[in-house]
Parts: sequence; C-alpha cells; structure tokens
Amino acid sequence: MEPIPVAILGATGAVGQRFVQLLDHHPWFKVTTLCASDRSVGKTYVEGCRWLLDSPMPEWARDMILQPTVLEAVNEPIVFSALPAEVAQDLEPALAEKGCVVCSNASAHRMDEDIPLLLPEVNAEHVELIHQQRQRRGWRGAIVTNPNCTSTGMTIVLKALDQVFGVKRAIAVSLQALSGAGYPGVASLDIVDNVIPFIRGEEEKVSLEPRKMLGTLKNGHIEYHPLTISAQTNRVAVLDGHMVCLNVECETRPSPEEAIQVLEAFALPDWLANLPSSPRPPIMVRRENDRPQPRLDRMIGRGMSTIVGRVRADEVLDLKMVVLSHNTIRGAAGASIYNAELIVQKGLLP
Ligand SMILES: NC(=O)C1=CN([C@@H]2O[C@H](COP(=O)(O)OP(=O)(O)OC[C@H]3O[C@@H](n4cnc5c(N)ncnc54)[C@H](OP(=O)(O)O)[C@@H]3O)[C@@H](O)[C@H]2O)C=CC1
Ligand SMILES: N[C@@H](CC(=O)OP(=O)(O)O)C(=O)O
Repeated sequence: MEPIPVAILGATGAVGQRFVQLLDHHPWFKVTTLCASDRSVGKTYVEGCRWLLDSPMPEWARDMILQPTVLEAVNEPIVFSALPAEVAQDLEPALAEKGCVVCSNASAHRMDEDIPLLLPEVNAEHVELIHQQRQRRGWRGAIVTNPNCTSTGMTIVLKALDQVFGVKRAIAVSLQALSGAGYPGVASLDIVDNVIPFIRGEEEKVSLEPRKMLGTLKNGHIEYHPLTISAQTNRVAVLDGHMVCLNVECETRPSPEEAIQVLEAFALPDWLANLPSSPRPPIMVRRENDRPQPRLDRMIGRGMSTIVGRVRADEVLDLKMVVLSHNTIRGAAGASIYNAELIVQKGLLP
C-alpha cells in the first residue's frame, strides 16, 4: 500500500525523538510534518533538536523544517502527539474535528468518557469508542490515547492475571527512569546519588488508569474494573525503563508457578500479533533471581515487551513480582504507533 502520511507534534522532545526513530523505515507510515514550540519553529530538525538516542538521527529528518504547533500546519490523516498536556488540551480535539486521527501520549484526554485509553494487549475492543466520539462530537477524525508509562507494563501483567485468577487489589511501587521527565528533565545535582520519592500527578494516574483499561465496554460506555491500586512512585538515576514492584491479591490465589505459566502463555490474537509494532513476546518472564534489570532487559522485543521477574508468594497479598517496561518505547512512542496500526487495521481512518 501507499505509505500513510503522518505528523509528529512535540517532535524535538524525549518522546518526539522516539517517534522519529521508530518511524524510520516504518512499513506503513511516512513522516511528512514535524512540529515543535515557538523556540524551534523555522529551524531544521538537526538544528532544533538535541538528539539523545543511540542510533543516528535518520537522514530524512535532518533537514525537515520545524513547523508551528497550530491547526493549519497539520493536514495528515494520522497525527502523533508528544505535546505537554496543557498544549494538547485544546489542540488535539481541534485536530480531531478537522479530520485527523490523533494518537496521543499526553494525559489531557486519557480519562474522557468517549476516548479510548488503549493498550492493544489489554483492551483492543475499546477502540470502538471512536464511533461514540464521531456521533457525539461530530468529529471526522478521532483521539486515541496511550497510558502513562508506569501504568503500561503493570496493566498488561494485571490483564494476564485477571483473565485467569481475577485481580482484586494491588500495591505498586515504581522506580522510574529519567527520560520519563522529558528533556532536560531532572537536574543532575538532584538525582545523582539520590532517589526522589515524588512525581507530580503520577500516583493518581497509576491508581486509576489501569481500572479504565481493564474495564468492560458495554453499550458504548466503559465500566471501570473494581480493582483497588495503592501506588508510590519514585524517580531513580536510570536513563530508560520504568520498573514496578507489584504485589497482587487475586480472587483465586495462584501459586507462583501457576502465575508464571499464565504470564508466559499470554498471547495475542493473530490480527494483533501481526501488526508491525506488536510486542514479540507480549510478556517475557525472567526466572533468574536478579532480573529484570533496566539496562539489560529494557530492549527485549525491540522495547515493546513487558518483562516480569521475581514472581513469588506474598506474605500480605497473594503474589509479588517486578515488572519492567521501556517508558519512551512501550510506554510512549511505540505505544502510539502500535495504536495507529490497530486503527488502520480496523479501517477506522476517516
Ligand atoms: N517521557 C515519557 O516517558 C513519557 C511522556 N509522556 C507524555 O508525552 C508528552 C511529551 O513528553 P516528553 O517528550 O517527555 O517532553 P519533552 O519536554 O522532552 O518535550 C516536549 C516537546 O513539546 C514541545 N513543546 C513544549 N512546549 C510547547 C508549546 N507550548 N507548544 C508546542 N510545542 C511545545 C517541545 O518543543 P521544543 O523543543 O521546541 O521546546 C518538545 O518537542 C507529555 O505530555 C508527557 O507527559 C507520556 C508517557 C511517557
Ligand atoms: N510522569 C511520567 C511520564 C509522563 O509524562 O507521564 P504522563 O503523560 O502520564 O504525565 C514519568 O515521569 O516517568
């Protein structure tokens, strides 16, 4: 098929750069517009972007001129948004009204009733909410969001366990990478030799977003999962990869070995598993007693897999384990691209 033109908003940031990297040689999508703030507009991408990734900036991106982040600059059928939430708030609905399908990382519209908070491994059927948006709001396009990067890996694990054992309560303690705070992010004098036990708004998102994703779509409306989550979130001196120490209580108490078998057997239907960005495998269980580790394991499945280790019986709830997910790939740009592939596959582009 002809490549589908796509735009990237916030193209110079930590997540925007991942979009540029992951869309290089993408089999379906071709980047035709890069947008940034007024600070960068008019510069070439190579001038306006402090490239932080360990592969070279793609040749096609280097000389593209950064466009203003305004409605008139964007005419592509698919728009990837890596905007600050306050900028996304009004612009994303305006783009959806104009006819663009916006695949967004920003938190601004994640919890809106008719907007899917989509993780294909967990709730691919929620994409049908696009029809509600079009009916209720009169949009030709749509907004589809991906979750907070800490919510991402743990929700995939909770889904696998919920399908078999039912999940009732969870305690999540995160160790979050620096790239999660964007660029330049946290000052080195704050984080070297240190852990910061506060990330604004994060605990609220990690407690609530999984309940929407694990919820049931009934009559065009999502009934949230009754699961209760207690979250504590911390910033640590890791570059990429968010780790979550997760304790889970189930309806039916599994042994650690039963839980491992369920996690290893977690599979996607063929139509999802065959999308270009689908994680292969969706979940990998490490049985060594000192894994997963961010530096060693975050790129498993090209950064799209969820890695689980240290699955043990818990003295307070039923199970405890450690979950690792690449925050700017599975938790951000890779997530949006995977969602866009799902939308194309379902024939939901206008
Ligand atoms: N980093 C992560 O792991 C995750 C991030 N997110 C979300 O993704 C979004 C982007 O995050 P991240 O890449 O980390 O942030 P960065 O701060 O690294 O990048 C922000 C980007 O937005 C642009 N921008 C800033 N202000 C404006 C403005 N007023 N108008 C237009 N563009 C603007 C910047 O352009 P310029 O360079 O010109 O200033 C830059 O391209 C945020 O909503 C964040 O919450 C979600 C999940 C994970
Ligand atoms: N808050 C996350 C990254 C992020 O921006 O998430 P959100 O889009 O949910 O605010 C982190 O610090 O790692």
